[in-house]
Formats: sequence, structure tokens, C-alpha cells
Amino acid sequence: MANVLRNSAKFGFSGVLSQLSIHSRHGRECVSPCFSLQQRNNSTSPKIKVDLDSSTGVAVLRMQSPPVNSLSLDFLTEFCINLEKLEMDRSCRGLIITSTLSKVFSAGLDIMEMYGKSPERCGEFWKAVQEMWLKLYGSNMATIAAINGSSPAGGCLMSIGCDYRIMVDNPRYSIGLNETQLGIVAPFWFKDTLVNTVGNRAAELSLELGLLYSAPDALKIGLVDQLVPEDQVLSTAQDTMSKWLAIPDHARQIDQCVYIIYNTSPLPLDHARQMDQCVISVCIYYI
Ligand SMILES: CCCCCCCCCCCC/C=C/CC(=O)SCCNC(=O)CCNC(=O)[C@H](O)C(C)(C)COP(=O)(O)OP(=O)(O)OC[C@H]1O[C@@H](n2cnc3c(N)ncnc32)[C@H](O)[C@@H]1OP(=O)(O)O
Repeated sequence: MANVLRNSAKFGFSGVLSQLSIHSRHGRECVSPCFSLQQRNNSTSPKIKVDLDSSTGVAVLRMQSPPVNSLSLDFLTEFCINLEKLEMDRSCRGLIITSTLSKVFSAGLDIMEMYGKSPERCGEFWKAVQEMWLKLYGSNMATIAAINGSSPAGGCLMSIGCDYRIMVDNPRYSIGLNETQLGIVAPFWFKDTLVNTVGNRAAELSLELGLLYSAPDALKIGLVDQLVPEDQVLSTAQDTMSKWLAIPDHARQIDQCVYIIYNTSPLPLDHARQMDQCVISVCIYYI
């Protein structure tokens, strides 16, 4: 692991954060061209299934990559392509993200992508992680995570990148940014997203201790917004979405924009790049 990280640190982050802008949450333009994403999508079977109901304007994106929907480069690429397509489809106003797997929403970043890979591949992978976050957190669609299983680390990031979280009421399912328990550090933009969700103190405790919360505990700290029985998670997400879509899109988007601008550090791009390198350097030192 140390070698992987050491090599990764040597790799330039050129262009990785070039699109990282607070305005991306509300701009209609793509973060990066679909073309480049499609070029690097080498997967054979779909890891993502999307159904768009044109009568409601709501798409359901189902993650279907056994065993645990881990976020590999192929998975992230497919995820971003689907998000871009929906973003550009003006008939789509709302997106629900869920999993077809029993017990797991997403296990987070694919550990195998961080081990024994070339610096170029590591850089490409990390860029894809950032793109997922930019596209989701920056989406113009109303987004709801229907969390029907455990959702550690990158799975949690995906969930808190959505506007609203509904989780299955099962104490066996957990969610949280548990990176420090693994001896790695969540990048600052993971932290920002968590702070925007649960507030400063809860985020500080959560990040430093690498806490994974059971579904009921996640509700207590506001990491998720609602708990429901397993068989109601999707229907509740659909009902909730109709409330979100009753709000005119422009008003919701502007309100989100104001919230994000006042609650997220608008770091200069160079600073953002250096902060990511800093996280990786710390990991290299300790692993
Ligand atoms: C310049 C470029 C730099 C590039 C390098 C970057 C390095 C930077 C470091 C900083 C990064 C910080 C950010 C990290 C975010 C992350 O997401 S790290 C990943 C953290 N994920 C986890 O901790 C989850 C671990 N998994 C679980 O807790 C459980 O698997 C589960 C609760 C999700 C499901 O449990 P269960 O249903 O009991 O299944 P299991 O038997 O545990 O697993 C089944 C199967 O899946 C494999 N697996 C599990 N998780 C992952 C994963 N994250 N990636 C890949 N594979 C995974 C597990 O090994 C089992 O495989 P086998 O059946 O044994 O083959």
C-alpha cells in the first residue's frame, strides 16, 4: 500500500481539479466531456442500470456491481457517463440512487484500485473519484440516496453528495467516513461535504475516529434524513422526490447555491490540488 501511495504522490494531478468550482453545483454544463469518459469505459457488463420515467421526470439509478458495488475506475466511469446523460436530458429533473444488492449500498472505493497499480492508473482513478463527487454534488437535478444497505467511506460520500438521504431502518447497516480506521485520511472535500451535512463538531468526531454509524445513529446525527422499512425505501424516495419537484427547479437550485457558497470553502484551484497531495503524503508517511 505504501508503495502505491508513494507512486501516486509522484503523479501529477494535472487538470484533476480544473473543474472544481463552487459554481459547478448549479451550472448546466458538463464537468468534463462525455467523450473522454466513454473512451475510458472498458467494462463489458453494465454496473449501473438507469430507468427514467418521462411522465414524472424521475430517474432511478441502480448500482448492480456485485459483490459490494465497490467504486472501481470502470464503475465510476459508467456512473459519471450516466449522470452526464441524465444531466443533459432536460426531461429529467430528479434522480434516485439505490443498489440492487442485498445488504450493501456501496463499499466505497475499490481497494484493488489502490494496490499495485501504475501511477498513471492511480491518477486516472483518483480523477474519476473527484469527477463522481463533482457531478453528483454539482447536479442540477434533485438527488435522493435510497440507502438500502451499508455505505462506508466512498459509499457515504456518494450518499452525502445527494440532496436527501433515506436509509433502511436496520441497525446492521452502517454508514460513515471510516477512512482513519483504515489508516488513510479523507480528503478535504469529503470533509466539506460531511460538515455541510452534519455540522462541524459531529463531522470532526466522525472523521477523526473514523466512525461508522448504524442506521438509527446516523439518523440521530443527521447523516441520514429518514429511516424506513426495507420494502419501502424506493417508494418513500419516489414520494419524497415528488415534494422536491413541486419546488420550481430554479428556486431550489439558487437556494442550494447560496447554501453551498456560504458553507463550503471556496479554495483556489492550486490550493485544492495541494490539499489532496497533502492527504496522500500523510497517508504515505503513516502506512
Ligand atoms: C494520485 C492518485 C492517488 C491514488 C491513490 C489514492 C490513495 C489516497 C488515499 C486517501 C483516500 C481516502 C478515501 C478513501 C475512501 C474509500 O472509500 S476507501 C474504501 C473503504 N471501504 C471500506 O472500508 C469497506 C470495506 N467493506 C466492508 O465493510 C464490507 O465489505 C461491507 C460492509 C461493504 C459488506 O460486508 P459483507 O456483505 O459482509 O461482504 P464482505 O464479505 O465483507 O465482502 C464481500 C467481498 O467484497 C470485497 N470488498 C469489500 N469491500 C471492498 C472494497 N472497498 N473494495 C474492493 N473489494 C471489496 C471483499 O473483499 C469480499 O471479497 P471476497 O468475496 O473475499 O473475494
